[in-house]
Amino acid sequence: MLAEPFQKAKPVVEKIKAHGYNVYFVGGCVRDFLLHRPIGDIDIATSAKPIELQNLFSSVIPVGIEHGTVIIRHQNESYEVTTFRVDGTYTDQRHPDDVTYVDSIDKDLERRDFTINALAMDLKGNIIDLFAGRSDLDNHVIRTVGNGEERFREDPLRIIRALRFSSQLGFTIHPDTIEHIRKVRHEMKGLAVERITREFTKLFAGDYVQHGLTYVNDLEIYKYLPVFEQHHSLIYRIPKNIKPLPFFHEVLVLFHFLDRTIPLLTWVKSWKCSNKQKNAAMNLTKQLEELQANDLTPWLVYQLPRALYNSFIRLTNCLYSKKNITIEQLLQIEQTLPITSRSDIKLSGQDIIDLFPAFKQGPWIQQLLNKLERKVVAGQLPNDYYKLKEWIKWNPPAIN
Ligand SMILES: Nc1ccn([C@@H]2O[C@H](COP(=O)(O)OP(=O)(O)OP(=O)(O)O)[C@@H](O)[C@H]2O)c(=O)n1
Ligand SMILES: [Mg+2]
Repeated sequence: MLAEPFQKAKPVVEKIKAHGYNVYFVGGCVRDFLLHRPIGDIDIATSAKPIELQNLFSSVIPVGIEHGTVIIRHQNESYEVTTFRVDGTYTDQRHPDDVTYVDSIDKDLERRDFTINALAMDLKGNIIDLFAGRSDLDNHVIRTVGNGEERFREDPLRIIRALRFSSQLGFTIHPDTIEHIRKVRHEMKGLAVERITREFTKLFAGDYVQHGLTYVNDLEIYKYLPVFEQHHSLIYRIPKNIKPLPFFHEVLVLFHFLDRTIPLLTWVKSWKCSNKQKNAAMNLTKQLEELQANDLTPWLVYQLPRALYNSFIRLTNCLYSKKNITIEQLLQIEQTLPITSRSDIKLSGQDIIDLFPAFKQGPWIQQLLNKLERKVVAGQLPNDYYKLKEWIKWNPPAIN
């Protein structure tokens, strides 16, 4: 009996097979299945050509059709289906200039990066293992398929992939593969930043992140990473006891705290991160600064969106391990907050204007509201219309 994600994909594979093509599960899903790890995306390899797949299925997205890859949608899942191929030469280090389709899975497995990823599985659960990938899985070894120098030259991103697998799986990189990395690493210069960021997101999220980062250090991979390439010593400031950071906005904050003279925005832009990641990283940075200045205050918790609580905890553990802040602490403070947002304040901007009819409207209104908000959150003022009004009367804005 196949594991659940494979069961779900079974009708797709069966249909391809029923039309006389060879078809296998391949790559990371087979590796993770054999390791009893949670299975991510299901990738499928087949002798059917993209056009033949388009004829077979009603919902086919031609994502990388020129490289023989399409996405088949089936019951709200996406399956990347790639036609068996051997790659031509790579000039852009990303996509082969030309691909040649082949009939058997053997040649297709030969072009793949690591032995542990060059495994295929048929519908009955039989494993095809031409490069001793299973024994490398058992021995916790990352090793290239065939000539490592060639594999890395075809796509130098594979160097970072080797490190990210070591971080995810805790595996050791084979000494020959290490040598090949040393020979080819300068070719990482041409890599698209987005691809580097995608692999590093997984590297920092890995259960064995310390292990992965040791390779980043020892193999001097930082010399080819955005920002680090100009500031090599930053890499040594990453705390040695770092724990997994599952989101890249956390990594951005960590990077920024390595040297605060390098603005957060420099990291965001250099690593080509999204606005969403930027906003989360900015908020976390602000609250970490508040923590440093005033400790864990109600104001801090009030400003921190709940969706970032866990990120905040992980970062405090990483950067200020002595503070030892827990999620329970945050939730407890959250419960005592008198308001959850500015709109909860019982006195509005209009009320303030009405209190000082002679004053010209201006930024002073916002400033006063800010002050009220802080005082209410800190418990220094009750959130009561009359009390707030009274306080303002005794503490009028400095306007003339
Ligand atoms: N530069 C690359 C990228 C991918 N692959 C092959 O394509 C498969 C799928 O790639 P990808 O989904 O990026 O990696 P996975 O190994 O599946 O890892 P993950 O679980 O993170 O998806 C890999 O297993 C590997 O066989 C490769 O040979 N060279
Ligand atoms: Mg995958």
